[in-house]
Amino acid sequence: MTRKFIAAAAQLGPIARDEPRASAVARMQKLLIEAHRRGAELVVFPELALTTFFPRWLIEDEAELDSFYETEMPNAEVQPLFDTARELGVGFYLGYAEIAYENGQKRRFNTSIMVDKSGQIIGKYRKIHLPGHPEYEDWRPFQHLEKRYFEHGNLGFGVFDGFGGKLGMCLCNDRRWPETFRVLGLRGAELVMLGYNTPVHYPLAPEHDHLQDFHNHLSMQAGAYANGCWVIGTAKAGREEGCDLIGGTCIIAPTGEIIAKTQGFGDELAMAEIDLDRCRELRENVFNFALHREPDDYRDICAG
Ligand SMILES: CSCC[C@@H](NC(N)=O)C(=O)O
Repeated sequence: MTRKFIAAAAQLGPIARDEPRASAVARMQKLLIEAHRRGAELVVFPELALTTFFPRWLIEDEAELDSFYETEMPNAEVQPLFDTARELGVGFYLGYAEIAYENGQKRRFNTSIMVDKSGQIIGKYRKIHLPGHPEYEDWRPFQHLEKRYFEHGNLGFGVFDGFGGKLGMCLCNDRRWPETFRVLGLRGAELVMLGYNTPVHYPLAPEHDHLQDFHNHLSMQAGAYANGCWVIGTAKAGREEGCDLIGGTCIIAPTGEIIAKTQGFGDELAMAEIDLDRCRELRENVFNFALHREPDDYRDICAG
């Protein structure tokens, strides 16, 4: 059985603070329709794809903060994206801010879902590596309050059956941590999908600003290669509310090679054929985990 399909990384340009969900959803529908026209069966959208990257502001009013989150998925505003995808037979990955009520508690997560070609949600992930800081810091040109607005994800690094293979998810900062890809790799992931919102300016080490694109690709290419899996990384890009976000949306083969990449900072597709069987080129050779891993010597990385 062939395990090949065409996938699209659907980069979004900036989303304004006051941009309604309907507008973001319409932009994603347009990208999805174009991706389908070009043969795609799977489309990967960014992290927090329905709204602006709101952790850049301190928002003290709870109702205003809640307005950036989804309490149901799909909900009435996102349903058109699900409908279009189901009608066209295209699956997708979507990042969004989630409010969940668990054990009588209101909880906030930075979440992604995987939707199959029939419109069913087949996987959910809640971001584990939350960057930034919990309190307002007035020296910063913009805030990065993910540690205030989201709880540590409580679903682990799940790997789900879909599209003829095993698929994993993560979100943005997770890609910088080799452990993310290794855990997904150990669980058999053949394709890892992720969305990101990465400012060009890193206030804690501005001397690294010129390296943001390099570090983005370095992390994802290393994750793909060392685990013999495909990686699709999709940006929310461009100047969003005065904050420049990197682009560099790409599709990476298990060899670590970038085989498709966006050129600009707006709504744009990067597309490639994914052959899941190519994972064997690595996983049956240099990264045959059963033959060559030495976990007894890795114990320190699991110590708290
Ligand atoms: C080092 S913090 C940089 C910003 C971070 N962004 C997100 N959204 O996780 C990222 O890792 O791209």
